[in-house]
Amino acid sequence: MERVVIVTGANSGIGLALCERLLAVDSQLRLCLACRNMRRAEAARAALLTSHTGARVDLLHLDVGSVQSVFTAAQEVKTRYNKIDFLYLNAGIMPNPQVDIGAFFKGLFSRNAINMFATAEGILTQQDRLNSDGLQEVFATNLFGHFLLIRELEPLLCQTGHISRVVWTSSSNAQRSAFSIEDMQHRNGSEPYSSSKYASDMVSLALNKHKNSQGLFSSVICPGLVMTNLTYGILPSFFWTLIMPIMYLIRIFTNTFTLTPYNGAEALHWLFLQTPESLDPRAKYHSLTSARGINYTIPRQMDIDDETSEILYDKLLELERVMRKKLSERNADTEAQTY
Ligand SMILES: NC(=O)C1=CN([C@@H]2O[C@H](COP(=O)(O)OP(=O)(O)OC[C@H]3O[C@@H](n4cnc5c(N)ncnc54)[C@H](OP(=O)(O)O)[C@@H]3O)[C@@H](O)[C@H]2O)C=CC1
Ligand SMILES: CC(C)=CCC[C@@H](C)[C@H]1CC[C@H]2C3=C(CC[C@]12C)[C@@]1(C)CCC(=O)C[C@@H]1CC3
Repeated sequence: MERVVIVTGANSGIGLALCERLLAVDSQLRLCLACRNMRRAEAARAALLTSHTGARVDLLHLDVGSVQSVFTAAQEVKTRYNKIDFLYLNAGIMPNPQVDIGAFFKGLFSRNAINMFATAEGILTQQDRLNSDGLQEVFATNLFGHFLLIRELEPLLCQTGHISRVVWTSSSNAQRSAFSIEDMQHRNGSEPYSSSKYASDMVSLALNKHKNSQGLFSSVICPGLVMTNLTYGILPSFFWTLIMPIMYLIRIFTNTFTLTPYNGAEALHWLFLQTPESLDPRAKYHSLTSARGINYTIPRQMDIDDETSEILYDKLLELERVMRKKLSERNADTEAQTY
């Protein structure tokens, strides 16, 4: 039977590379590109159909950073499909990134250098802002929109007799120190990206606890450092090209420099081939590339605890209630104004 796979943020980078790889292993797939920018989504679809003639590739408009868009898209999914086999939660942003040059050089000559290259710990900050829903944009895009999507799609994801999988594209930059349960949106810090990715690791754990019995399994991956639009926002592409030989050199010491979207999608692709029972809910699955260019996937234990994961899960459910109420009030107001 054909498998239904939905990928958010599928129009570029790791998401698009994943789509290419999935079609290469299963040409019968019903693949849905869930994207914010439909022009780029059309281009991605055309590229996929060029290399996989006759493949079934659907497009879905989804802005994960907008509560209304998530609800509308989920409704559309429920009318189009009667099951979901894989939901890849891949869309993500890192707005206004800043590399702390001083901390970078200090780290470079310390014993922590390899860890710094693998995780960017202590050298990367971002400037976040509020979106039109009144939520922090990074939290809303990288975490909450995806959480709402799962909630809205529960009728398809949690069906008796059918296994569904969700896979979060997290990061090695997800750090416990950047996350505070009192400030889950990261309103007050300067590492919203790290915080949102750490939160996604915890939500995945909580989802497994609450939903495995209903046939829903969640996993987390890290793609390594990949050259995509996201990294071109940190340093310009010509600079990355200039330092490419150094990056291949660093790959000898840390296999986390996967560098290409194809390599970065390794763990996402690998999970597609695994049975959920064989997976560890506390592990993050890392895409790695050896100095010789061989791709492989390795699980590493996440630095997360059950108690905080549960509290976060409850807080997200509460925020969901608040946002639903806000939205229905907003819609009622608009309706009243039109009459
Ligand atoms: N590149 C790297 O080194 C690493 C990346 N990651 C993660 O990998 C994932 C993919 O990023 P990557 O491929 O690198 O970067 P890209 O910028 O190429 O891809 C990000 C994708 O997310 C989409 N997106 C962003 N915001 C929204 C939104 N509000 N609604 C819907 N889609 C949205 C983008 O679409 P649009 O065209 O509309 O902008 C794009 O398709 C992200 O979650 C990122 O955090 C993790 C670790 C390392
Ligand atoms: C010589 C050289 C490679 C310089 C680049 C220094 C930094 C710009 C990078 C070092 C580690 C990188 C890194 C990321 C971005 C670029 C670096 C900070 C990420 C944060 C990108 C997004 C992620 O999710 C994880 C990456 C970890 C490593």
